[in-house]
Amino acid sequence: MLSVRKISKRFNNKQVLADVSFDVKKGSIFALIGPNGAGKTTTIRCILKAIDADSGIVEFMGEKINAVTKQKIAAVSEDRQVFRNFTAYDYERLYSSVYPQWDGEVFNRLVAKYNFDLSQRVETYSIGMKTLFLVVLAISTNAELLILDEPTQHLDPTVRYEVMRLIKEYASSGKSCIVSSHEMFELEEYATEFAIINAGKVIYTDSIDSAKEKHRVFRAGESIGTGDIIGIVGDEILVRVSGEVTESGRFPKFQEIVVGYLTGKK
Ligand SMILES: Nc1ncnc2c1ncn2[C@@H]1O[C@H](COP(=O)(O)OP(=O)(O)OP(=O)(O)O)[C@@H](O)[C@H]1O
Repeated sequence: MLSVRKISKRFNNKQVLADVSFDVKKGSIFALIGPNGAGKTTTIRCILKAIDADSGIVEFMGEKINAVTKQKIAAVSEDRQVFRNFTAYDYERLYSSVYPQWDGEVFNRLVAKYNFDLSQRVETYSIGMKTLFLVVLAISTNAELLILDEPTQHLDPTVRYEVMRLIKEYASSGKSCIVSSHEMFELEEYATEFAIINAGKVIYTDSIDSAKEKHRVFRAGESIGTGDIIGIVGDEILVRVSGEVTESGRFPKFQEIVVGYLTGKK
């Protein structure tokens, strides 16, 4: 569905992305995970062509991103910027005219469910309601791909839960979603695939299930057999097993895989 191949970007001579590559499959919820400043937002901006990568290729449904393919992608930016003075109703009119696949029924159902006041200016919504509204707008576009940059940041648990539920529901209908986030516990709940980005590089990408199969956590002093030491997780070590699957060690949790890669060799 989306193929990102060797995207690189420099800002003021600083290499911010270096050969970033990953694939997002149809129906998957793909998590872009990494610490502050890792390059997640820059990657998203390159995919959306909000900025031009210095090199590399992004293909969406077999084509380069252009005005037509962009109508099949909906995004919510990290800063949740909205037009000043635009009411929720103005947004509905804007999105329904820009996105040919706009689904008014879904929009109306979700507006009723969350009790949005369509006559209110969206900038005056609370951060939680604003985020939920922007996610509802994105979902109502019926786009093939949703890109959500830190969608649950600053949200209380109830709104977080609703945003996660909407994302899961969306992907279950065969659409795809890219979510950038630091929230590893949350991601384990709903993401299916992921890429860990650190200092502008993808250091590991896989499906969550396959990553768990390929790794084990060992206590200090335990024999790790054949395998590569990836990094330290608390008092234990994350190992990528190779050859025959070892009987020792335990299966890692998703967050242990992420922490292991982020603390390990770069
Ligand atoms: N327009 C710009 N000009 C100069 N540097 C930039 C610009 N945009 C991003 N950067 C730098 O690129 C690096 C990656 O930033 P980016 O916002 O992509 O990271 P991130 O992983 O999304 O971080 P966070 O989790 O904090 O949002 C940072 O060092 C940032 O300062």
